[in-house]
Amino acid sequence: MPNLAYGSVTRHESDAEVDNQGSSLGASRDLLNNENDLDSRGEEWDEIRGEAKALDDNAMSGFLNESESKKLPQAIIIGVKKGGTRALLEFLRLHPDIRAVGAEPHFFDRNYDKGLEWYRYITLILGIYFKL
Ligand SMILES: Nc1ncnc2c1ncn2[C@@H]1O[C@H](COP(=O)(O)OS(=O)(=O)O)[C@@H](OP(=O)(O)O)[C@H]1O
Repeated sequence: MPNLAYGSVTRHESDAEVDNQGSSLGASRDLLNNENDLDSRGEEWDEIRGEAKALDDNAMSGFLNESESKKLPQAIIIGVKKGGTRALLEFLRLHPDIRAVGAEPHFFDRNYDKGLEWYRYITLILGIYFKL
């Protein structure tokens, strides 16, 4: 089974603003940073989605107005189990211009049926992006 980790690339006027949004998403991050599977978390996903909708419009407007492509990951790490993908991700994460997911979303192997919208939300909510 492939082991997936991903990040996406986007540009923000104010990275601090985005970082601040992270605090309001702490619960979501904590949930996903547990490294638990996301595929059996229907109710929690609904909560996460609710949080995203409740976010302040002004704070998020720049990000939400990004093109569709920028909401998607622009880099993904794919590897077999125990292939060292986590180590690669952690090394990449050290770079100041790279933001990467905490938990592996397993979109392609477990959550594909949740669709692209789910993938975009996960990307958005976790602030998973590479600053370029
Ligand atoms: N550079 C390098 N050389 C040799 N071995 C390495 C390297 N980087 C990571 N590792 C080992 O890879 C194992 C973790 O792989 P993954 O990150 O793919 O793990 S997982 O499948 O997501 O659980 C894990 O092995 P185990 O400790 O046996 O679990 C890591 O120790």
